[in-house]
Amino acid sequence: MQAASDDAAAGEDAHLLRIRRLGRQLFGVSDCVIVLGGDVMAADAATGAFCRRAAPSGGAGVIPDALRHEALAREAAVSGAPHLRFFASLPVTGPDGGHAGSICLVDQAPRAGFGDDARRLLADLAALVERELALRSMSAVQLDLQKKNKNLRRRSLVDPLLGTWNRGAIMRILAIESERCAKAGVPLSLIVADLDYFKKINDTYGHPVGDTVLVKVASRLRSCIRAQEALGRYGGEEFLIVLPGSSHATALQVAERMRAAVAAQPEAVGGDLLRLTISAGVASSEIFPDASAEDLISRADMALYVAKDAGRNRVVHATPDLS
Ligand SMILES: Nc1nc2c(ncn2[C@@H]2O[C@H](COP(=O)(O)OP(=O)(O)OP(=O)(O)O)[C@@H](O)[C@H]2O)c(=O)[nH]1
Repeated sequence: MQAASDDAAAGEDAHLLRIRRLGRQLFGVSDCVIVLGGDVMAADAATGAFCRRAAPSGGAGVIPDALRHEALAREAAVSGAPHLRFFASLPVTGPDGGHAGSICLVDQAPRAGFGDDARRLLADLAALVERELALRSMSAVQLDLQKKNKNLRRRSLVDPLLGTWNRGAIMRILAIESERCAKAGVPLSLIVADLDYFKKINDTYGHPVGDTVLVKVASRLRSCIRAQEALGRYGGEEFLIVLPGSSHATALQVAERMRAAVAAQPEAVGGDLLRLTISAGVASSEIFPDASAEDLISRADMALYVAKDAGRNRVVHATPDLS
């Protein structure tokens, strides 16, 4: 149980605090207490404990004088400070229709009764608390939905095997970065990289081992780029790397770094040590200032085929005379 004083109400909900203040003023009582599950919002701990015990879970409860009540007269808040005498409460219903708690009025002076008008007024206050609970649960539902949406969105953008951007996402990134770089007057370069002789690996070791190889290659490629650059799976064993703001020369260096990173050490796969290599094609808006993003991919693709033709494990950059 948690009881909070008004002074230490920093953690208390501002809306509920306002309802309590309203209750005190409307009824001229020493405190208006809100009990919600394990939380008690009261001026002091003794008052909070008293309200928790005195409030019935269903229907209204009115105790004109707690000192004359057999059980409640022994309560600490009655026999000692703050010497409560009067008590009235109404249940609060939660957004799910179940009992959520209660709103209580306490005072140090006994009262003869609690008429219909007073009950209606207290019911209005209880309705305000219920509305607050409904709003809270709505925002909890919204937060939950947002989280699920985010997860769904992530899943729709990321390749489930490699954890890189999938084809749709990397193409969107390319379109956005291409526009941004054109506006900023900086170059955009890209690399298309493809694993060499991958079919042979699949045929020799099986598809699951092929998958493992792809994961390892993706991780080596990722280690070569910076945060503002993007790595996506463009096809089966083909990757597209988008380098916003990078010059043609820088893109060539990155591609060469990637090639070297994959070829550097053989990978232990299926009981064998496999030498993996990639071939890569590089294209830059610096060389093709009027090319669209798709044109740049075609240029890089062309360069990639030249690299494959020339024996693989190499980087070729696209130039206007390359065909
Ligand atoms: N294990 C695995 N294999 C894949 C995946 N996607 C594509 N492949 C395989 O990748 C292989 C690509 O074969 P090819 O296009 O001939 O390319 P390659 O054997 O690497 O030859 P080069 O690119 O010319 O060096 C095919 O056997 C595809 O089935 C995947 O997600 N997992």
